[in-house]
Amino acid sequence: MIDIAAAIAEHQEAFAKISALEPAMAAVATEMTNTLKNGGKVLWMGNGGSAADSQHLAAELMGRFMRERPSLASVALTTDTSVLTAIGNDYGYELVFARQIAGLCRPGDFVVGISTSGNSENCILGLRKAREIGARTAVLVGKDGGKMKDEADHALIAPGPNTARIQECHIFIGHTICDWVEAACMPQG
Ligand SMILES: O=C(CO)[C@@H](O)[C@H](O)[C@H](O)[C@H](O)COP(=O)(O)O
Ligand SMILES: [Zn+2]
Repeated sequence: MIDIAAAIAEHQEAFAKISALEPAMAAVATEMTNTLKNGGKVLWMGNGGSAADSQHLAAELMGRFMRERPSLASVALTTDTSVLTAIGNDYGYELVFARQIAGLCRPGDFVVGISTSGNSENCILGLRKAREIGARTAVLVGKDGGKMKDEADHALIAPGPNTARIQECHIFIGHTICDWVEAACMPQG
């Protein structure tokens, strides 16, 4: 039997420590807002649960989070099975994001890599390609931040060693950043 009370306590402990990330969250939200106001776009990438987070957060911007407003340009690089399988099959799985970034990313865009370990090779190569192009970058990572913490302009490291708790922190951080960006991008009435 798993201990549900222990899982709840662990979740609360992780969230209690998120306050330390507040300045970094504000910095990412500010840069993302500037990207969108300047006609750029926000790209997201990750594997497994982090692929789901990428799609979820891109949808908050492209669609609507809490406010009625024009669409904000954002794409998850995790959704097109033809693109993912073609690149994976022909070039290797480690290039599934870098190759899409090479085709879609422009200077001034903003690229977010999400990974609990911070060590997913496809995200690392995606971040390198983004920076080569002149995009700004952030990572949502966990544990010790892994290699990805050193591959981006901003590193948001969710506290604790547990993958599930890290993912719960990531979606909270992502939602809060989207809330900020949406508010900042509201047309002035
Ligand atoms: O959602 C989960 C575990 O909660 C899994 O699908 C998990 O995301 C996958 O194992 C990923 O491949 C892990 O990659 P990463 O977070 O270390 O980059
Ligand atoms: Zn999961």
